[in-house]
Amino acid sequence: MPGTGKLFVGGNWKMNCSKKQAEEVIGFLKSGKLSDNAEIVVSPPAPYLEYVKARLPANVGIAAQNCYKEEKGAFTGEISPAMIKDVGAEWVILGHSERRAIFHEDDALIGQKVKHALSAGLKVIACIGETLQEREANKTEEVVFRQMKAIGDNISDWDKVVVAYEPVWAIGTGKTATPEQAQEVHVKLRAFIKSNFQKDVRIIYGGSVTGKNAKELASQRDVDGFLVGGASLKQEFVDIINARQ
Ligand SMILES: O=C[C@H](O)COP(=O)(O)O
Repeated sequence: MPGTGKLFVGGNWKMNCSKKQAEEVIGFLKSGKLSDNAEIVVSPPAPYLEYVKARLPANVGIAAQNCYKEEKGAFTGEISPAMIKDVGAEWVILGHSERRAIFHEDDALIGQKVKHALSAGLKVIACIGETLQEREANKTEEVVFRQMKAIGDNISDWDKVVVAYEPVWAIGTGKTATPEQAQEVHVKLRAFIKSNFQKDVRIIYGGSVTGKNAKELASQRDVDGFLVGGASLKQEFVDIINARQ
C-alpha cells in the first residue's frame, strides 16, 4: 500500500567514482544496518559495475546509468542492455534529466531505450520531471504526462519498471521539493498511469534528497522511494534507506 510499503531507494553515483570511493560506499552499506523495508539499488558508472557488484552485500542491486536501444553494432561509446546483464547488473536508469538536457535525448529515443532494455530482460528506473521554467509556466502536469506517455507506450511489463519523478529544479540544487509538492505530482501521475495504461507502478522521488528530509518525504502516501544523487555517496545514504522502517 502506498505510504507504508517497501521503499525503493536508488543511489545514482552519476560520473563520480574511483575504486577507492566505491570501497567507501560499499563499506558503509556493509557496516550500516539496512532496513528490510527497503529495496536498494546503486548505480555506479559503467566501468565499475562489475567491480561494485562483486563487493556489495547480496541485498543491494545494481543499475547502469544509461544504455543504447540496440543489442550490439557500430555504436562507438554506447553500451547495450545485453552487456549490462552480462556483467551482473539487473537495472538501468533511463531518461535522466542530465541525459535529456546535456545529451539531447528526446522522448522518442527514451521510449525506444525503455522498450529495448525491457525486452532484453533489464528492469528500468524511468525518469521524468519538469524544469523550473516549465513549473513557473504551470506546465508541470503537461510535461510529466507527455514524458510518461512516451515511456508508458513502450512498457511491456510494468512490474519491471519504477518511475522516478525528478523535478529538474531540485536536482543537485539543495532545493528539495516539499513533501506536499512531491505528493501532489505523484498522485496525479498515478492517476494518469491508471487511466492511460490501467496499471499501478512504484513512483519514487529524486532531487536533493538527504538523510534529513527523507523521513518526511517517505511519509507521503504516494512516494514509494527515492532516486538519490549526491547523498548516495555519503554515509547519510544509510539514513535515507532507513527512512521508512
Ligand atoms: O538521479 C538522481 C537525481 O539526479 C538527484 O540528484 P541529487 O540527489 O544530487 O539532487
